[in-house]
This record gives sequence, C-alpha cells and structure tokens, in this order.
Amino acid sequence: MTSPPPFLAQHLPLDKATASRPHITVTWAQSLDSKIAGVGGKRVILSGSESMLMTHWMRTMHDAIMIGINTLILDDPRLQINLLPASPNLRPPQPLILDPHLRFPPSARLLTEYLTKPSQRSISLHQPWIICSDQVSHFKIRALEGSGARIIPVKVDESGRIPPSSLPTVLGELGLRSVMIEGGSKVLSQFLSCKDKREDGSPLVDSVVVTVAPTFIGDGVGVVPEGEDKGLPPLRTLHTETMGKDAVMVCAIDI
Ligand SMILES: NC(=O)C1=CN([C@@H]2O[C@H](COP(=O)(O)OP(=O)(O)OC[C@H]3O[C@@H](n4cnc5c(N)ncnc54)[C@H](O)[C@@H]3O)[C@@H](O)[C@H]2O)C=CC1
Ligand SMILES: Nc1nc(O)c(N)c(N[C@@H]2O[C@H](COP(=O)(O)O)[C@@H](O)[C@H]2O)n1
Repeated sequence: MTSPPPFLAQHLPLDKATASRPHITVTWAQSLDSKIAGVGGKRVILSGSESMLMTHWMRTMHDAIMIGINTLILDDPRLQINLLPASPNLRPPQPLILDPHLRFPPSARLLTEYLTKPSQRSISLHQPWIICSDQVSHFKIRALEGSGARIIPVKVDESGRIPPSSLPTVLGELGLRSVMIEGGSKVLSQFLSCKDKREDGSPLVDSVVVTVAPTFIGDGVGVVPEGEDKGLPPLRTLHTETMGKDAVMVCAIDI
C-alpha cells in the first residue's frame, strides 16, 4: 500500500476541515468480545499488518492524534507513521495527551524520542502537547515544560473534566483542523456519548473507524468502561472493508 486506502479518503471528508470547524475522528481496534486491552490495561496487538498500516495512513490524514493519559502510561506509544514509506511529504500527526493532573512521565517515549531523535527517516517529530486542567499548579506546569513538553491548560467542569464539547474550540485555537482520537476506553466513550451538537447541528464526532480483529481477549479493558454504557449513540455504517484477517468499519453518528 503506497497511498491511503481509497475508502478512507472517500468516507472521511478531511479536505473540508478547517480550524473553525475541525473534523473529529474516533478510532480503536477491538476483539470480538469488545475488548481493547488485556487485564490491567496490558497492551494487546489486535490489528493485523494490513489494518495497522491503514491506521498509520489515517494518522497522516489528520493534523493531530489524541490519547488519554492512561494509554500514554500503559502503552508508552510513539504515535508515529513508521510503517509507511519514508517520505518528507508524509506528516505524522501532532500528539495531544488528555492529562488533567499532569501525570505525564518525562521518560515517555513520545518526549524522549522528540528530544533525542527529532528527525527520523527525513520526518520531523512533533513536540508532545499536553492538555491539562487550568487548576493545575504553575509549579507542576513549569516542571513539565522544563522537561520539553508543551502544556496547554484548559477550563474544566465541576468534576475536573475537560468537557468533550470544548474540543473543537481548543483545536481551533491551536490551529489544528482535524484530530484522530485513538483511545483509551474512557476517552473514546466520553467523546462518543457527548450529546452536545456543533453550532451547525452536526454531532461532535464526525467519523468512527473501528478495526475488529477475529480474536477473543476475555478479561480485559472493554471499549466502553463498565457502567458507562448509557447514552452511546446509534451509528450508521458508511463502509466495511476486509483488511487481511480484520474487518474495518467506517461509521457516522446517526442523529
Ligand atoms: N486497542 C486500541 O485501539 C486501544 C487500546 N487502548 C488501551 O486502553 C487502555 C487505557 O484506557 P483507559 O484506562 O480507559 O484510559 P484512557 O487512555 O482513556 O485515559 C483516561 C484518562 O484520561 C484523562 N481524561 C479522559 N477524558 C478526559 C476529559 N474529558 N477531561 C480530562 N481528562 C480526561 C483522565 O485522566 C482519565 O483518567 C490501555 O490499556 C490501552 O492499551 C488505548 C488506545 C487504543
Ligand atoms: N490500531 C490499533 N491496533 C491495535 O491492535 C492497537 N493495540 C492499537 N493501539 C493504539 O496504538 C497506540 C500505539 O501505537 P504505536 O505503537 O505507538 O504506533 C496505542 O497507544 C493505542 O493508542 N491501535
């Protein structure tokens, strides 16, 4: 595969995205028993080589990629596009970490690789940007900034949460036209179940891309955290593609 799978370009209208109306894609890989990780959050490689490659193409199509801090701590991901051919024309997305209390460890690969190997295969890595609560102490912010990350304090609600509906504004202020939300379960379910609509009446999430792997995990982390399965919206399937052993579904929220 030397260019993005055509079904992605066809069903993710990213060319229409702007900083004032950013495109939000939610994506994950799951087992047949709806798990995204093993016991205690142990990372499981669910995607086969074909669908993993598709995920890397999808990363190049978005300006930013967002994960929750638990995923950062448990997986220590790179969020790179290293499975794609080396090309200065292919851009990795800007990593955004949702981390209200600044638990981000300075030893995270996302930061250490940016600091020690900022250019890989002619591709410049991005500085990780951490979205935290505006209630976090200046001391904590300065300490993590000193380690090399960019910290973006954002207004939180009464439960200390960054309201998912504020994401388009946050992205717009950062000049980002699109984001791919890659998990984990708390982040995915919050964004999917957000009831607030955009000003134009469209749902907060524009696209949902799910890789289903033909495997069972058993005990582990579900796509939706236990007890938080209320208020998830119906989805409309736009396309299903078989990629190697996996099925990839592209959906939209059915309003
Ligand atoms: N198979 C797959 O595609 C993927 C699997 N995973 C797995 O997911 C697991 C982690 O999932 P979770 O434990 O649910 O954690 P998570 O990665 O969703 O992070 C949750 C944390 O993010 C922060 N957060 C989330 N929403 C927020 C909001 N609205 N405002 C402020 N902060 C917010 C909070 O600190 C919260 O505790 C890992 O085991 C990882 O391996 C993660 C990504 C993709
Ligand atoms: N698409 C996909 N398939 C899987 O099987 C997965 N476990 C994940 N996990 C997500 O990818 C991140 C790691 O990516 P890199 O190795 O850094 O490229 C991980 O943190 C999850 O967000 N995704």
